[in-house]
Amino acid sequence: MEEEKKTGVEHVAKLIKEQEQRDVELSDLKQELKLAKQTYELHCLQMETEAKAAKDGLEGRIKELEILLEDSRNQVRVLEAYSQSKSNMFNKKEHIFKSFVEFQFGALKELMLSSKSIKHEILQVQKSNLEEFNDLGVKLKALIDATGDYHIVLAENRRMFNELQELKGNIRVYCRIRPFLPGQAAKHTTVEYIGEHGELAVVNPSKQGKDRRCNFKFNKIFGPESTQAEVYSDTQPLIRSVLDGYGVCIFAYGQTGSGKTYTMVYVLELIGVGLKNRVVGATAMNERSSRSHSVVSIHVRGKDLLSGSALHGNLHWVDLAGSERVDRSEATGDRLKEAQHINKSLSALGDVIFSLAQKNSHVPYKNSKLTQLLQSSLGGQAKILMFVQLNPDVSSYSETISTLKFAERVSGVELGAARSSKEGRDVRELMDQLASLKDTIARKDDEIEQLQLIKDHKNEYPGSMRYGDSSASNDSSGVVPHRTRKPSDRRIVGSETSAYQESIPEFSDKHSEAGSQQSKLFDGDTGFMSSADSEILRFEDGDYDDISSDISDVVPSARTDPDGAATDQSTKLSETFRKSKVASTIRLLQSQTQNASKTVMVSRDNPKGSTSTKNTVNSNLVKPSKRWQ
Ligand SMILES: Nc1ncnc2c1ncn2[C@@H]1O[C@H](COP(=O)(O)OP(=O)(O)OP(=O)(O)O)[C@@H](O)[C@H]1O
Repeated sequence: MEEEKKTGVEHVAKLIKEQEQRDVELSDLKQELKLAKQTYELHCLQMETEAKAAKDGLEGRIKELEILLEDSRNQVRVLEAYSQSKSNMFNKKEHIFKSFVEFQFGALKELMLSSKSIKHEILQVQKSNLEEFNDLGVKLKALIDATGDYHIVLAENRRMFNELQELKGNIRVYCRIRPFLPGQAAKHTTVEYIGEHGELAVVNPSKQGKDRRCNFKFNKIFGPESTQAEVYSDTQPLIRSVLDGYGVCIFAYGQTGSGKTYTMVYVLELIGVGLKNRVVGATAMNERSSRSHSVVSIHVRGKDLLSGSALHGNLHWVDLAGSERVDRSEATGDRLKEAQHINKSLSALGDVIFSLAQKNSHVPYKNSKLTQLLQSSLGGQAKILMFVQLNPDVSSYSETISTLKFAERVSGVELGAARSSKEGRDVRELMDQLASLKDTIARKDDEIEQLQLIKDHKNEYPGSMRYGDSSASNDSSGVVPHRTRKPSDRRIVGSETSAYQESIPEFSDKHSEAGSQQSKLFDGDTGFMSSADSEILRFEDGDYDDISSDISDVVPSARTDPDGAATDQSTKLSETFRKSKVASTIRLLQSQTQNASKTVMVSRDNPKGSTSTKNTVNSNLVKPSKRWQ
């Protein structure tokens, strides 16, 4: 134990020693620590001072830097704003550019597509064109084949059209009743009934019973309300046949003031007599006397453009002088003679038309100058239409009845058994009249021959001729002997067509501005190109005077009594010869001027035609043109 104690004490002594040592070390450490602390504190102080200085320096620097930073920030902000705006602008531009590029791409795509489709279409069109060309070729061939047939059909159509016209009658009578005129006092009409099929009943207000009423029937009646256009539409088919080469004669007949000119002028205007002639129409036709017949002729020459074949048609529109009855007009002296003459020529016209309607072998053309003038246009293939014009007033009753009777005779239309016997008598009377006229004509022809012999004899002794340098001879057609006329003999007013000038060159010298018209007509139906000429030609008062004065060289002068009857044999011969010359001269002029149309005023003021001369015909004019020989 001791031992243990000793070890304990030693251990404690050792621990105490170690403790003391540790205390010394601790004190050293404390000293060191104190020194270190002082050094540290000093160092800290230094450091603090330095830190403070550094801090101040840093704070100053920081402030500077902050200012710089602020500046920089501001600059950055400005730059940012600038860059933002730039960026926005670029964005915008980029957007625009993108859309532009997109659009361009779209357009390009579309272009490529449409280019493709166009290419496709072109191919299609080329293909269809090719097909159409092929088709066209086939059709053209068929058309060429059909053209041949077309001409046949055209000819057939024309034939049928004309047949239709013929079925309607080549002589037709239309009756037109004019309305009461404004200012016409009592408006009592004589027209009681107008039927749909051309029936007309006229009443005499002063009579009673069965004599009161007269019935007539014509091809058509145009009542007072009928318009000009209605009249024209019914006349048009007839006028159309002029284009088919037919001769058409349209008469207007009726008492003075019944509307003949009114009907005629309108239709002439519509069928295109033309401006120039309308001017003429306004002067020549206004001057038109109700005591003269007026003839407007329109000649149409057509040429088939394919076959080159030609046709000639003509239309004569005859405005007849007033048909007053002599007893009613109470005319005396010259007016009486004039009225008698008008009635004579109208009656001669009726005879001619009646003979044509009856298809008589002899037609009494020679009975009046009017019928002589229209001879070539009345017979043969000619189509005749007569407008019977009526004044409905009761005061004109007797004129109305005589006009209607004349027209009824022309139309040849019978109203039935009750009237037919009367008409039968008329026919017999006419036949007798015709037979005696034939005899007269044969006698006159003999007389003409004899006179011609005398004239030929005279020609062998020129001194006996007034125009000694000319040769008098009959041409084969029995037309007036050729001779040189004095310049004042006759003058034809107006111009002729080129065809006419070719055959009669001298005639071109006679051209004047007065009333010539040549117009081209194309008829779509017939395919004919036509030219129509119209011209005003007047037979003035003295047209027959020179002829009679020529005759006076050959035949002793003759005197006629007031009734126009020859007083002795020489008068008869002279009259006969003069008449034959007048007739043949008219025929000659008529044939020579076939190419041109004309208004012919056959003066009634001097029915015998013996006054001064105004017109001239060149001697060459009397040579028959080749065309008309
Ligand atoms: N249908 C009608 N409608 C209206 N007025 C008409 C008609 N017919 C004729 N007239 C008028 O009647 C008058 C006489 O007509 P127009 O001169 O045509 O007769 P006309 O028979 O030719 O006579 P004239 O024989 O004397 O020459 C004219 O004023 C005309 O305008």
